[in-house]
Amino acid sequence: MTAIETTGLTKRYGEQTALEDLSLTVESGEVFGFLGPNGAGKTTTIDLLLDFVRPTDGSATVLGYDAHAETDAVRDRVGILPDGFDLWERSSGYRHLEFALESKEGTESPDALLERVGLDRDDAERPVGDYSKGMRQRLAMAMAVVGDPDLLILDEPSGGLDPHGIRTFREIIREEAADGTTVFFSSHVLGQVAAVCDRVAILDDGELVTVDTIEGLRERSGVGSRLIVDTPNTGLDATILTGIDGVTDVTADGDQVRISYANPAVKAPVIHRLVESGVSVLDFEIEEATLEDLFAAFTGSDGDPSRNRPEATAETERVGTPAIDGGAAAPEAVERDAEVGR
Ligand SMILES: Nc1ncnc2c1ncn2[C@@H]1O[C@H](COP(=O)(O)OP(=O)(O)OP(=O)(O)O)[C@@H](O)[C@H]1O
Repeated sequence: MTAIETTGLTKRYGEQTALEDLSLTVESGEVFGFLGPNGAGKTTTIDLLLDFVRPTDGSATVLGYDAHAETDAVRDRVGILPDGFDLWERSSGYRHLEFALESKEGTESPDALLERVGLDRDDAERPVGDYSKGMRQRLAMAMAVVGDPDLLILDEPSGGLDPHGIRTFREIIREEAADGTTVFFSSHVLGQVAAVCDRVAILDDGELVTVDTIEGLRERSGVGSRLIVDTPNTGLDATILTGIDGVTDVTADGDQVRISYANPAVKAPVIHRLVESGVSVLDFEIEEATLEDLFAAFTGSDGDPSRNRPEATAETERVGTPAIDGGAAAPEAVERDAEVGR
């Protein structure tokens, strides 16, 4: 079964096209990365999948259900960590988890959920209004995995996380995937997607640029890795490396020479040629091609997050709120209970 299928999905806000003709299939059990700079249309896509906004054109199914006509069935089975989610500031972390457990009929223990995301029990007693950004993000992740969802949708999940938190989230994603959950993971932090995703889609300016495995993207982009050589010989003549098959570019800058290559086997001949030509090699390191390089190769941009950010218009058209529970129930229920504490 396909977990997500969109056909010609399009969203326009007046003159502004947020998403154009997106046709995409995410297979059940995949960890799928959805990449693009700020303003590329990632959140819009997720909002369309969850029926928080309505498409201008096209359609989508999620877990086999129509995203619009069968919204409740979709939201029951999907765990969501939305971008820019709201928490109920006066309620404790525990109360949030209880609420998620109730609305998703989850059977997990709140303490086990806290442990998974690395939140202290003491902190879970405090109102979330006192939480740091990373703590909020961890709580939101704990709520997203409640009830063993069939599909986990994570919109920019690593925002505010420290490196340990990023590792924790990565482990959670792997555990969920090993358990058969499909993971749809949007990010503009390109490097973080490579570690966990089976396939990635690159979205740019509302349009799908490409879909492939990381390996496939590397091969098709022709983006290779770089050998960086430290040398006291400044002003090196790059032509001394001419004729070594697989070397794609050489730049000398001060006491460093950067040699780009498509074939990893060129490293030894390059070092040999440099030494042979009288160049002192003090040190060298290998810089693997990053996803940023791939992004630049496919979109002709550097993935600058501010690049695609026109001012949003006053028009909203939002028909739901990306609440942390995926719109399962009204937040007032939690606010009411907040008065009595956890
Ligand atoms: N309610 C709205 N009204 C007008 N334009 C909007 C609205 N929502 C989104 N847009 C525009 O649609 C485009 C895509 O926005 P979207 O939030 O989907 O991007 P994104 O890839 O999720 O970005 P980010 O990485 O910043 O979350 C942007 O140009 C944005 O300004």
